[in-house]
Amino acid sequence: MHNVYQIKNVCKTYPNGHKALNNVSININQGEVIGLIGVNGSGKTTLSSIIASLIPLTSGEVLYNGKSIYDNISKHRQMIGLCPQKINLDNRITVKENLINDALFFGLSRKEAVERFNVISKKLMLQEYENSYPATLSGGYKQRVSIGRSLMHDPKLVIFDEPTLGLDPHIRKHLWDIILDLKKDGVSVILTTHYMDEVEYLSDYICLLHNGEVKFSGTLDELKKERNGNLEDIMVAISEEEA
Ligand SMILES: Nc1ncnc2c1ncn2[C@@H]1O[C@H](COP(=O)(O)OP(=O)(O)OP(=O)(O)O)[C@@H](O)[C@H]1O
Repeated sequence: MHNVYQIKNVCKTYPNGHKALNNVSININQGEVIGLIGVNGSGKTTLSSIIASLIPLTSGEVLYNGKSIYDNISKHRQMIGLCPQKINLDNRITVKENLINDALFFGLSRKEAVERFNVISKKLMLQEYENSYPATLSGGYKQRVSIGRSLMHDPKLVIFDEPTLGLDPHIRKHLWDIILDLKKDGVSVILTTHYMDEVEYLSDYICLLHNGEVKFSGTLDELKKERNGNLEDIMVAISEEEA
């Protein structure tokens, strides 16, 4: 499988001196879902934010096809879709305008943006709410719009930070299908979640962070071979070992 992103020896110390990541290395292959897991505060959002170039790293490298993402940061941002933990839709404009604005921001023409919107709106079953304002939508639909925004510019890597938090089982399953569709299209996905059933169902590869360090990276089978029990038990065991 083609290796697209390489995270090499990444460290992050926040300005207040807190060391959130210590020597983190992972490879991201094309069309693969990486389940990024770990207890609260283990560094998942920090790592996702560094990969998305939202915050700087302290040391280490993030490479795309062997070249630093910082060599051409705007090109890198074109290739990344980020669906953040905190939904940040613009409530002054409609769902459709939210998505179209995103595509325009990434350089699509209005015609291309509208075409892309029609595809995404159908995929995420948003048609009924195209002309609604985000504030009037249920949590599940707001999340779908947020996911839609992250996909409008046809990214090569999508980072989902706890995308199904608080969603009902039906919508969660629908989101799982969307992630599997992205995979089929060759898009890589980083999936941060606390739902282990989701990780088991979707991930090709697992990266388990604890206290800012990679405690395991590999397939689910490899993890289960290395440590006994189900994923949840393994996570609890690792956090207790470190406590
Ligand atoms: N801006 C910041 N300044 C200082 N420390 C921070 C900052 N952001 C995060 N941290 C700390 O860095 C560590 C990692 O935080 P991070 O949000 O990356 O963890 P997480 O695994 O995503 O947690 P959660 O599962 O709760 O979302 C935590 O101890 C957190 O308190």
